[in-house]
Amino acid sequence: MGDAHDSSRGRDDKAKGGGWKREEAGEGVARGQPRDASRATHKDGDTDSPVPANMAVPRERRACGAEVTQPEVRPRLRGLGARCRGWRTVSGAMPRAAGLGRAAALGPLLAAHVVAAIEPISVGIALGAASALTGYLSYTDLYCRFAECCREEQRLNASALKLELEEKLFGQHLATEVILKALTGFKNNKNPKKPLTLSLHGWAGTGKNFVSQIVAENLHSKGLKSNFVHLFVSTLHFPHEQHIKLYQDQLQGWIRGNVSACASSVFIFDEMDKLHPGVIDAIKPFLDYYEQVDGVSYRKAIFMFLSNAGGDLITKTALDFWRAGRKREDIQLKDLEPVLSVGVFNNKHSGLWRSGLIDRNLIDYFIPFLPLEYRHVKMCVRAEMRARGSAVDEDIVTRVAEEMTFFPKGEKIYSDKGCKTVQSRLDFH
Ligand SMILES: Nc1ncnc2c1ncn2[C@@H]1O[C@H](COP(=O)(O)OP(=O)(O)OP(=O)(O)O)[C@@H](O)[C@H]1O
Repeated sequence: MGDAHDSSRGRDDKAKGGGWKREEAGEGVARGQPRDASRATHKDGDTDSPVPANMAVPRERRACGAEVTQPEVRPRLRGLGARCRGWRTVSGAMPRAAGLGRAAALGPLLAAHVVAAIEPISVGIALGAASALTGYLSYTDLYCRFAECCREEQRLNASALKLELEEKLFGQHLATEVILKALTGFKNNKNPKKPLTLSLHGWAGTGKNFVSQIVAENLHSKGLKSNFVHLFVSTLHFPHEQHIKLYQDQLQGWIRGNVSACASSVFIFDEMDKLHPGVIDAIKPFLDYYEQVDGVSYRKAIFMFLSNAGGDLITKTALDFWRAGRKREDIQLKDLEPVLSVGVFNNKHSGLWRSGLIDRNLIDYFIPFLPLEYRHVKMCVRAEMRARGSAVDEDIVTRVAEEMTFFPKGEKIYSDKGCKTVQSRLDFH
């Protein structure tokens, strides 16, 4: 392609903050990293590790007041606090329990609220009493109204996901189709043979993070804020090449712990193209067809890799179609998936360079995100205006879209930042 684009383009924007994902990154993105982002200490006493302090702490060990057995790491303060404080939300959530009789019967719950601060066994008894009195809410139902529960068997609302993708994700017919198919098939299968592994590829600002947010919300209602959804960002969590072994160990411990606590955990790895070769291979055993690994089954977990690697290959194919006068929507998965898997495997800067994950066919789908055109940018501007509660002003829509830069030089078809800077540009109008 005439315009060789740097796959790192757009990363600066990401680091600067703003938007759901950047906000998350600011918090310490691996779910529950303490806000103070304290660093883990290595065995040799080196405190320079950028790995989130909580990463090596399996969740099941982090019950209230539980002792963290690994002295070199600090517990996940936010998660721990949330769990310990869980019952304080009971009175706030009470209006949800309809009916006076029911409210009266839930009296013990209010008592539980008070008792929670004292000791957890009493809370359990109070909850049991409340559920027995109400008669039609099980202990679990009641508990899960007030605390986030891992509902492994919960079915996916495929039509809601379909609607959301079709309404909100612009210009990505392949991603919409494959993600729907993959998730519906996986979640409908009561006995999957391996975890679902999706690898999302494409230019900056084409919607990879946006989609992973939608997927996360459809799997766990709190989405990226859920205790069962975990986001890793390579440059934030695995920056140093000399710590690969440490990252591998911590990643294994982190995933093992979280899947033990919730089998349907979701793990999102952003900036795969910035991940040092070999790091991701540490999780290969978890992605394989094993029934269990050390007593833990990973088969219901979902792994998503997000990467700019392969963006040039996708663009080339899209351009070929365009130049041949063919419709964008005519591009099929088979036109891109094989090219992507080979391209990524041979690309030293893909995070999956010569990776056993590809070698062993452990990635279920390579999902291409097509470069966005002028009309898609306009759609993003309109969506953003609506999200801000403003009326759509077509003059502003055009002005914002025309401020974006397009490539290749001659044809100027594709936005080089996708829809990424739309939000900030709109602020000036
Ligand atoms: N295809 C799209 N449809 C609708 N909105 C989009 C699309 N692509 C991007 N956006 C908008 O632009 C924002 C930035 O996109 P997003 O972070 O998903 O890009 P990305 O592909 O993950 O980029 P990067 O590779 O740089 O991380 C999104 O939050 C969303 O508002």
